[in-house]
Amino acid sequence: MAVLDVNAASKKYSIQVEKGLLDRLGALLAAKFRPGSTVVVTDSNVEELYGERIRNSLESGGWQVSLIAVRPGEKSKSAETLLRLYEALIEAGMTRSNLLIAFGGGVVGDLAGFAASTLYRGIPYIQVPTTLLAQIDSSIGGKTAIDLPQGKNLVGSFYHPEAVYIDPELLKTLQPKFFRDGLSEAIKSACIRNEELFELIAEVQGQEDFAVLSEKIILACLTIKRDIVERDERDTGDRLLLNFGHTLGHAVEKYFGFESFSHGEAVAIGMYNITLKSEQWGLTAKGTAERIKSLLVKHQLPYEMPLMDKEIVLKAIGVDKKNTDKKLRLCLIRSIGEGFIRDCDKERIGDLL
Ligand SMILES: NC(=O)c1ccc[n+]([C@@H]2O[C@H](COP(=O)([O-])OP(=O)(O)OC[C@H]3O[C@@H](n4cnc5c(N)ncnc54)[C@H](O)[C@@H]3O)[C@@H](O)[C@H]2O)c1
Ligand SMILES: O=C(O)C(=O)C[C@@H](O)[C@H](O)[C@H](O)COP(=O)(O)O
Ligand SMILES: [Zn+2]
Repeated sequence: MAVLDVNAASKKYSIQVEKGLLDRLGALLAAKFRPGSTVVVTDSNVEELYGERIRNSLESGGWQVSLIAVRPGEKSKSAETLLRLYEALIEAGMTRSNLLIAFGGGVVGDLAGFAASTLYRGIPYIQVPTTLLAQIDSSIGGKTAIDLPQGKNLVGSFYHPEAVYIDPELLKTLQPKFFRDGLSEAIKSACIRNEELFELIAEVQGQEDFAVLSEKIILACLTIKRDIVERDERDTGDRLLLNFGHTLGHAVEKYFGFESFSHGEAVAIGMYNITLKSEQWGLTAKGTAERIKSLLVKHQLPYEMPLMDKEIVLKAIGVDKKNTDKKLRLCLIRSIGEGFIRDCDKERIGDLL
């Protein structure tokens, strides 16, 4: 069992990582919050696998439970689903004194987190992440969002959970494709901050074997993100590093209508290609892109830019949230473990592709 404290400027909370924690969730929550009615927001896959278990766990801790399940997948991070979720939450009797529980992957976490930050101008919520990506990245730091047709995460908020509860055993049922998405974000964290973590991820032979290293890798990623978020909660400086691979990645996701490439796959493509460019610009040590490519290939993640219309992609990059009116802000690495931010004139946007 491990507990990590997050001391962000606007909120202090803890992250508990423990195998088998789900069955004790109700009791753990009851030790921290006064038990009452709670609404679990999840997706239908997670509901089928773990709906009964989370309900039993919460009820045995004295909670009255309603459960709302959205459709699995990125398409649920939409304005339509969000509106339906508000309606369902109101229907379930949600008030500002009830706890919302985001129980699922990054899609559920981002969507339910945004609903929590806006319904009644804010209700408390906790994160119980169930995918590797959510356990190492999206459940902490308070970024919540939905997508717009114009791009990824364009409507959102910074709204931290009250607490995060991570049960690595839940990862056993994850489909390999989604397991790999999580590894992609773990590689990102290693690239910007921790070369040892990069080597550790290279030791992972596959999903079955991951259980041995899971707590070590999860904690290393959480520590990187926690430290960055504590220094820059609002994404104005250091936090931009967590966006390594995302400038191109988000553009790829959007280009294909959030359907052909998952977030983790798109980030994998983004990390390799931006590093290749950065080597050509003389900003990154030669051979770094090749090291990233080898690790991506080892974990069956894509690295090649798909065929796309350049102008459309550049337009998508132009609406990246990191940009200022005159500059593109790029997250690059000097070598594995050393991320940095570089501003570039918007007129030079074409150099990216
Ligand atoms: N807020 C942040 O800081 C942040 C960080 C990284 C990514 N994200 C966002 O996260 C999203 C991607 O998250 P994701 O990769 O978790 O995808 P996801 O939430 O779509 O989950 C992937 C799939 O796994 C299924 N699933 C979830 N838990 C499972 C389990 N334990 N066993 C079996 N199946 C399970 C889901 O039903 C879904 O089909 C993207 O929208 C991305 O933008 C946000
Ligand atoms: O927490 C952050 O900050 C990140 O950038 C983490 C990313 O992995 C994540 O995909 C995030 O949602 C991207 O944020 P955005 O501001 O680029 O939408
Ligand atoms: Zn990401």
